[in-house]
Amino acid sequence: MPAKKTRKVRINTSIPTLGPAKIKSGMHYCQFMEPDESTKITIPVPQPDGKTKEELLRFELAGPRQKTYFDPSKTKCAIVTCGGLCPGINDVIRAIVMEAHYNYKVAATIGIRYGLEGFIPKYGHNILELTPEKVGDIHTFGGTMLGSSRGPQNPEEIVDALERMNISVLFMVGGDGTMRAAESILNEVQKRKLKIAIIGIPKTIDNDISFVYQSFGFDTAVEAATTAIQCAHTEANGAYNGIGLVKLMGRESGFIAAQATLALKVVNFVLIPESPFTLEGEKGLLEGLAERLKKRHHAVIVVAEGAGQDLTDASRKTDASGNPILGDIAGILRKRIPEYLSEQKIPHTLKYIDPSYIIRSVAANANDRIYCGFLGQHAVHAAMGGKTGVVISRMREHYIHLPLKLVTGQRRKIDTHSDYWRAVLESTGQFQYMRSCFGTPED
Ligand SMILES: Nc1ncnc2c1ncn2[C@@H]1O[C@H](COP(=O)(O)OP(=O)(O)O)[C@@H](O)[C@H]1O
Ligand SMILES: O=P(O)(O)OC[C@H]1O[C@](O)(COP(=O)(O)O)[C@@H](O)[C@@H]1O
Ligand SMILES: [Mg+2]
Repeated sequence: MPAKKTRKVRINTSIPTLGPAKIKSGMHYCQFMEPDESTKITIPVPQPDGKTKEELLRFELAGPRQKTYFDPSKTKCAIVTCGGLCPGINDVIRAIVMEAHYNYKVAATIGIRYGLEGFIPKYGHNILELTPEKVGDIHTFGGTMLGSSRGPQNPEEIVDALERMNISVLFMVGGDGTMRAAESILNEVQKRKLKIAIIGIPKTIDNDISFVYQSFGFDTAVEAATTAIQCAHTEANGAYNGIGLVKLMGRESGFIAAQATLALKVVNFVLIPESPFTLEGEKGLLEGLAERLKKRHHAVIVVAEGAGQDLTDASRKTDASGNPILGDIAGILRKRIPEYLSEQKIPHTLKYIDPSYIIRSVAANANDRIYCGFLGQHAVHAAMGGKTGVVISRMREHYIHLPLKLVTGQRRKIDTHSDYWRAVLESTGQFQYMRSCFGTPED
């Protein structure tokens, strides 16, 4: 039989500009990039079937350009932060303000309060003027000094506000939802033929933004998650047939759970949204857990909040931004595990830990701080160089410009056929106890 042809996913990485950059940058101490300098990078590209495929693609490099599009003395920038909190947002705000003020000498940078609501007069939120003095030490705190929110706002009203406030550059710090909002704002700006740059800085501890291989704050969140898992392991070891159950964030992608599992090597079962599992029956989680307890007399289970949704009575309701409101998988595990083990007359204790918002509201660690600094600086370089509809991303060792369209297309998920997921499964050993849905070697 002839080999089945697979349709190639076409990826356009070209970046729109506002027009030719003509003004000499006041910066004289750095090496400048060519206006559209690019490089080829091999990256795993998400495929429609959920797998990833390595492809060599050309991306525009981030960095300062010798000529700027905007005249700094007439340029007013605005920053807005949207969606859930994430370690490092304040670091990004600080980096943007400092870069714009000291290196480009822009006239002003303002902060929009409480996400997209801040643009809409009816909410009555004030505007913050962001000076180096105001942002000097904000990186020592978690959260966002500007506040955030979920929920849609009309792009026409947002662009009205940008016009009213005479904004030339809008920096939007947020996740997939925010990037979709950025796209709708960009469309409205282009419809009105305005010269306003829209620059996205990808934020989410779920690490679920396409083409962004590690979003800022993820490293810090994983570190915070490992503290909870370590405690669960201690509790599990402290009792005969002790079970430590940890719930971690991860609505539709299980990166935090998987990465924390890899970091600690004490997790015996990790449950993520991308990999469905059965609870009851032969080789289901319950039977597997009983078997593990018989062998080792303790077990640690990490469950991402979005795992096993088919086992819950999830309502299909959504939050204000359209994100699914999840069913309580941890609640089901907390109830069903003790019931099952008691039915099997297996003595046990179960200790449940939910670090919840703690992992995302802490201040960024050193690595994330450095990362956020680069993102903020590159965001300003991109805007001043006349780029728009751009998301700043780190790919391999490069900082690059991604077109907004690329990141809003598809959510990033763990490829359960990847080497990464294999390593997670080898670290837990759960395929010895559970069914093939975890990708057993026979698959
Ligand atoms: N398709 C969309 N079009 C326009 N705005 C959107 C869209 N999806 C989300 N948003 C808005 O973007 C903001 C942030 O989205 P949300 O999903 O809450 O967080 P995140 O950006 O972290 O994913 C919210 O104000 C939300 O209403
Ligand atoms: O902040 P909320 O509305 O309670 O939402 C919690 C959700 O936010 C997250 O922390 C991050 O989601 P976003 O990146 O979409 O903001 C999820 O892990 C979690 O499910
Ligand atoms: Mg999101």
